[in-house]
Amino acid sequence: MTTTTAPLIEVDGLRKAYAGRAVVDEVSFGVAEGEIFGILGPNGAGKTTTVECVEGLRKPDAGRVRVAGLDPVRDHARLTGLLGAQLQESEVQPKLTVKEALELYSAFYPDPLDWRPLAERLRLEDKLGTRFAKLSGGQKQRLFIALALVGNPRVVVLDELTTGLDPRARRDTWQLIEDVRDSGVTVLLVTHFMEEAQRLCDRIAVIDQGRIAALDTPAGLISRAAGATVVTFVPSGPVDERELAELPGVASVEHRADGRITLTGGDETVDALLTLLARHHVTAHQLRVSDATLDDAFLDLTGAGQS
Ligand SMILES: Nc1ncnc2c1ncn2[C@@H]1O[C@H](COP(=O)(O)OP(=O)(O)OP(=O)(O)O)[C@@H](O)[C@H]1O
Repeated sequence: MTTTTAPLIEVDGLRKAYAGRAVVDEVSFGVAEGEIFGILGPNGAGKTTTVECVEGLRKPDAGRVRVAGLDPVRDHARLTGLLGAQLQESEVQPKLTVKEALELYSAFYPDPLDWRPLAERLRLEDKLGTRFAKLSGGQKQRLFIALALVGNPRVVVLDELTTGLDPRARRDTWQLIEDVRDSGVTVLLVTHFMEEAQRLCDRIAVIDQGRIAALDTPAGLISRAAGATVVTFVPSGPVDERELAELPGVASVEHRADGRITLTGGDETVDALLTLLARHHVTAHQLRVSDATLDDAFLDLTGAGQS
């Protein structure tokens, strides 16, 4: 017998407009249970609006959103018991201490985690008696992550997970999120950090101007970048630029004043280049071959690099 499991988060034809301007337009995606699903996009693309519709904080103008079969607006009270969300600064009382905040938020949930190991994991154990208002930006951010997880949620929505964290805290947080996912939690993650998206996300929706520009695995997105392979070298003798441009898969050829040539192309370009050079008895000095990154794919897909 085959069973098809419905995605834990379903977003279908989501539309949200402010003052008649659609900021989220026909957005559809599904997130499987246990998946880390990323939402990437330039500033103002509609990422936060999308996840706020998933959290039930905003009411869609059109489309259907379900989280574990619940309508986030209509069934908001039931959803709160199974969804953890990263709070905004304004949502925590400035006078609450870290310990009080953790205890308070644990009490909202039917089956919370023990907050002490979580506080240790997020290096907050020395700050338990400190009031929220006195925490540094990074400490506040770590508390928000702890508060999102303390309810032992089935789904966690993280918007700007590691913004403001130093590199060590960022890496620790990534490990924590991977462990959370490994325990079966589904993660919806809004991020601006390509390294974070590449490391954590199973799949990524790239949103641009309210619409999904691409939805794929990180590797799938990278392979769509124009010129997925970049080759640079300094030829030992003259090379005909036209011949380079005609090599299989070549997207661009750049000849710099210092003699260095940069080709962007595909996997097949490198072999063809070496064969061509050998035929002309030219050696490629300082040869470097590198893959395109998620940054390249992001800029291609969103036009965010264009002014
Ligand atoms: N309450 C609101 N009223 C009017 N316009 C809004 C409101 N909230 C958001 N917007 C507008 O909707 C658009 C999408 O905003 P949103 O916060 O969803 O983008 P984002 O992709 O999360 O951006 P960022 O990366 O900058 O956080 C923006 O142009 C924003 O100005």
